Amino acid sequence: MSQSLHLFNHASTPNLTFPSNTKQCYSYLPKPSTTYNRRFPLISIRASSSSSSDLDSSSPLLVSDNGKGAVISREEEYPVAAGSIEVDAVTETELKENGFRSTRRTKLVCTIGPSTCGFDQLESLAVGGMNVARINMCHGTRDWHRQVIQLVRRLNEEKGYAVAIMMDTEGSEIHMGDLGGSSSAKAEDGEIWTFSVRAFDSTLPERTINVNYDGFAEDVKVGDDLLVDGGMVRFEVIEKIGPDVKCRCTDPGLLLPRANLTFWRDGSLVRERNAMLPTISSKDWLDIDFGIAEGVDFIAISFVKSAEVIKHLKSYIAARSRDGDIAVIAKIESIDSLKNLEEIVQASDGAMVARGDLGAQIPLEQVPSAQQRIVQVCRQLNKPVIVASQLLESMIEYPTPTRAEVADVSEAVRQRADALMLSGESAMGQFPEKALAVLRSVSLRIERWWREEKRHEAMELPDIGSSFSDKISEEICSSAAKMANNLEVDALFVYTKTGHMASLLSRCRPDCPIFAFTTTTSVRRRLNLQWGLIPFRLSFSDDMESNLNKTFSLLKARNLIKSGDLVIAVSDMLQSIQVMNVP
Ligand SMILES: Nc1ncnc2c1ncn2[C@@H]1O[C@H](COP(=O)(O)OP(=O)(O)OP(=O)(O)O)[C@@H](O)[C@H]1O
Ligand SMILES: CC(=O)C(=O)O
Repeated sequence: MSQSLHLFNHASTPNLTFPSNTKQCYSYLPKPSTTYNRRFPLISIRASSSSSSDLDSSSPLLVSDNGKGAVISREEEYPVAAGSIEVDAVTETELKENGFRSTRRTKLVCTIGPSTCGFDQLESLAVGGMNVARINMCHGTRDWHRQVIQLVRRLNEEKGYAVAIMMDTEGSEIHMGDLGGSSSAKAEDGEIWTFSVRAFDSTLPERTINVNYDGFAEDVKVGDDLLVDGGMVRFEVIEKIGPDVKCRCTDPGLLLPRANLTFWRDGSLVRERNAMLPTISSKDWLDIDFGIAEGVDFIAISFVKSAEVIKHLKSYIAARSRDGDIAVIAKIESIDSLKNLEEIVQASDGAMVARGDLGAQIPLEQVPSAQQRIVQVCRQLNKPVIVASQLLESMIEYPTPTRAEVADVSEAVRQRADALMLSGESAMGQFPEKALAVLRSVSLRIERWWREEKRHEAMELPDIGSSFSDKISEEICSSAAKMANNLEVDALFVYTKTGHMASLLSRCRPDCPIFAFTTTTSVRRRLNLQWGLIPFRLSFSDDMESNLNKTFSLLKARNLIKSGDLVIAVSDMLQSIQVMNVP
């Protein structure tokens, strides 16, 4: 026999009868409000018992339906065998290695490129903690990207991972072309380079660079500064000859294929031309069709200027994708996106602090405060946020990061961003797995420090739900998270078909991990981007008692939890909070 405590919302369980062993019953209102008093009259705590004989520890541990099951409905893509549970293989390893209380909360995104596009390399990243694989449509062909997507799928199916796929669009930025087959070129101080809109054959004349934008030579002026890749290399425009622009290198560095170009005049970014380009170019639309056809989990949109483009894209996806559930991530990387930040984030399913291009559009010293603001706005509006670019830039070439890079990663973790992203470090660096290991160990260390110091933020989280039912969900999740911290419970459990209740719990950034149970593969993969969520796929019913028993039994059988662990459970079917010890 085991004791458990339950919190019930009587409004949603009107026929509740109290068993004879009820110990306490008192009113619990998450937030005093006349509306709640009227419509949410009483939540009570009772003690009850459940017999361990209900548990079936002999249930099968893992179904290997491998996506081969029939499509049943939007809710249930593939049937999950009754009495089975699916957890991401890397999560399971981490849960067992660290104990689930100390498992990593910050999610990790890796850009896939030539260094990591093979099956074994992808598997090494998955073993190392990659939650999301990003493909950047700026580089490579669609066939190349399709192959990567297929390999990630194979990895998930054959090895039990749940790596999600994010497709990043190129956007209408001005950028260099390929370097005539070379993977990079070094520009030295004082050298003269030609930037040209002329089409060359595969071989480029020495020190010549293609530019993708026809109006380039007309728009730049002699004396302008030309910044490559947000200032990693800098040139001064010295002469214009027809379609060719001659430039002197003033800050030497490595030129990488298709690096972006911005030009500055009198200390300010020249942005009129970029402002006129459409956010989603005709190539991007073809790439988006490709992403929809391939069933990617996230589409990240570059150089978003307003919420309208996100809304338009979301309805485009809804009309075309099989189940309309590709999440749209807004990349915040321009002055306009900062200006319209709240409405862009509100319209999106998440955001990326794209510091590479952002740092080319605003003065570098403003990037840290912009990052902090974006992370905060996303948290308030309950959208996952990724901090991206140059986190461990030196690890493209070296096996250990600089101390400053470690401090930068720590700061993003301390800000409690949902996810950190590797770019060149994993796409074309020499040490992708080591870079991922640094993100993992720094995240774990800073998160632990935060918990040990008991630094619960005083961040005021505004009401975001528009319907009464959404507001109830918010109150339940914030109360559950607060109780979890106060009672120092071992884990929060959430049963959620859409993932919404799980993200509301994640938004509160509780001390304990959140085990999120959902019925669909696609929701489980998407939850992989959100802070603190450990997503499982499980078939469950509206009967919470039986859901809990089944879950406890399955998790115990896999040694993921043990008898006596204290958990709080919430569900989006019953809108209840339950506190109990694992029987
Ligand atoms: N699919 C790919 N094929 C070849 N090289 C790639 C690929 N993806 C990334 N890279 C290399 O890794 C570098 C960093 O990748 P990343 O995706 O951050 O690109 P980026 O050019 O900085 O563009 P963005 O501003 O969109 O992030 C690129 O500059 C490129 O050299
Ligand atoms: C990731 C990206 O696009 C940037 O940092 O600019």
